[in-house]
Amino acid sequence: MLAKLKQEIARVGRTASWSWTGFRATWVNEKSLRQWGVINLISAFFVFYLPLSGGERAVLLALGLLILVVELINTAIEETVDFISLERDPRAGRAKDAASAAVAVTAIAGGLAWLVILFS
Ligand SMILES: Nc1ncnc2c1ncn2[C@@H]1O[C@H](COP(=O)(O)OP(=O)(O)OP(=O)(O)O)[C@@H](O)[C@H]1O
Repeated sequence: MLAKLKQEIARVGRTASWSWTGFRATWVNEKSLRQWGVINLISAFFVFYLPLSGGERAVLLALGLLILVVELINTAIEETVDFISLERDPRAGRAKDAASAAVAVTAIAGGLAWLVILFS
C-alpha cells in the first residue's frame, strides 16, 4: 500500500516536471505565449485593482489562464503537424488554422467577459 502510494507520488512528480519543461520550452520558443502572459499580468492587475466581486474576478482570471492553455495546445498541434510532415497539405493547413482559431475564440471570450463586467 505504502509502496503504491510512493510510486504514485513519484509518477505525479514526473508528470509535473514534464509539464513544467513543456511550459518553459513553449515560453522560450513561442512569442505569442509570452505576449499572452504579459496580457494576463496586466489583466490580473486590473482584476485586483478594480472593485469587482469574487465571482467576476474568478471568471476573468480563469479566462485569462484559459488563453494560455489553448495557446499551449495550439503549439502542440503545430509541432505535431510539422513533425509528421513539412509538406504542404490542405489538411495540415486546416489543422493549424483550427488551432489558431481556438486561440482567437478564447481570447474573444476573455475580451467579452471584460466588456460585460465593466459595462453592466
Ligand atoms: N504543412 C502545411 N500545409 C498547408 N498549410 C500550412 C502548412 N503549415 C502551415 N500552413 C499554413 O500557414 C499558417 C501558419 O503556419 P505556421 O506553422 O507557420 O504557424 P506560425 O506562423 O508558427 O503560427 P503562430 O504564429 O500561431 O505560431 C497555418 O495556419 C496554415 O494556414
